[in-house]
Amino acid sequence: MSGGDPGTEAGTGTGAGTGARDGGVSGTEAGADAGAGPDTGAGPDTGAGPDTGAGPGADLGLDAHLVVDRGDFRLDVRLSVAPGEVLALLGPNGAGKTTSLRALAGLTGLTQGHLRLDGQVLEQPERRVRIAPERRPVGVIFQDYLLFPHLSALDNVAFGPRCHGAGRSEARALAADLLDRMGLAAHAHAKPRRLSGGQAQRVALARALATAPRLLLLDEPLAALDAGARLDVRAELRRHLAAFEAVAVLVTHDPLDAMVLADRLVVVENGTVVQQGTPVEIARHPRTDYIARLVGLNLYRGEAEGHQVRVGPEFVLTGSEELAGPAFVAFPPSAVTLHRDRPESSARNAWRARITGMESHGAQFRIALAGAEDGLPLAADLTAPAVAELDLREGTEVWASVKAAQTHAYPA
Ligand SMILES: Nc1ncnc2c1ncn2[C@@H]1O[C@H](COP(=O)(O)OP(=O)(O)OP(=O)(O)O)[C@@H](O)[C@H]1O
Repeated sequence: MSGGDPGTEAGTGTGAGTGARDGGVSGTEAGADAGAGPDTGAGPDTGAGPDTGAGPGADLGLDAHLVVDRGDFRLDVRLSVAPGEVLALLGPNGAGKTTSLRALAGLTGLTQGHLRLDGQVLEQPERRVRIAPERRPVGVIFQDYLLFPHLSALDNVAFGPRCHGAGRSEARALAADLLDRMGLAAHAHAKPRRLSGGQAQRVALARALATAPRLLLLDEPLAALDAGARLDVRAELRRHLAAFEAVAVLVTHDPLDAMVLADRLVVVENGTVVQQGTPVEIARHPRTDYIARLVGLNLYRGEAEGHQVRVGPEFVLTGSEELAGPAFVAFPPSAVTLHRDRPESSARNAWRARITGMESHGAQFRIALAGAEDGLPLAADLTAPAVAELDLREGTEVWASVKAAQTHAYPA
């Protein structure tokens, strides 16, 4: 996601200027559009469904159908998130993650669809409902935190409650308590420039939580940290998010952040949801090339008949599962063996391939291969001694093989 917008300093929920374009609208209107479920976001919003009459308290959590037109790009994403759940929006550059987050925060208006939180409609263009960002119960943590540089950590955190009408000492007491819980009591009077990246992130989290938001939005929460700090901060952020009882949505293009921090992933490509599920489900059953690469699997799509899946006109992979109809077959690069001569074993799928790239990772090599003739492109992981023994280099023609038992087939 591409950085915070300085014009939106401190985000919503803190009461700071959000550059809201529209005036506030009464938030008492409850939801129409009852049809929004956790589906894959395709298709038009049916819009004028029966009013569910839900008020705050009923219909808890986030229910959104975000349709946003930006030039040639259209975002069309449905999200349904329960209180206490942490959802990660994951996707490649330009997929629409930032646009989704800005739409949830109210910083980018919806073209169509709706946004409902705990039964309250925050936005629904069809009904001309649009609550101003600063009046939404939403806290945002921007990628670069956007702390006020001239205020201490304490005053940064106290700012939101002050804007929501708390007295000075009440706001500061609340801020001190939050900073204490974040392990930052000793830094309460430090200015942001004297904080480490991890400390600044905790201040930003405390600031976002200070107004008791019902929706917490995190934009690439670990992107500003160096690799050394990321590990600790990731684990710590996970603890804080696990303790948060309302809805949390984070956007990231880092699969590790998404898998560690979130209960559920929604993968967005080209403005639509291509897959969603728990990290384990997604890692086991990727449904697009982007996701397969993320989770480090070779993935092919074909037509299954029994143990065989036809993945090319002349190419059949034998797997361990029996299936019929459209299917995916996946296997990890570590399951691939490379040979100079055709392997003998019939328990193996084998085909000819040519090495197109080699990268070393510690004692391992990740080798990219293009299929020769009708063979499949693939990635293989080999140890350095194996690479030396086979005398592998870019352009080398080899046989690639994978045991049937190490492939995994599932319905497409
Ligand atoms: N202000 C704008 N006007 C027109 N198109 C825009 C605008 N902002 C973004 N877009 C387009 O919207 C699409 C989605 O962008 P978005 O920033 O939401 O993607 P992203 O998933 O957050 O990507 P990244 O990880 O690179 O930040 C892109 O095709 C982008 O070019």
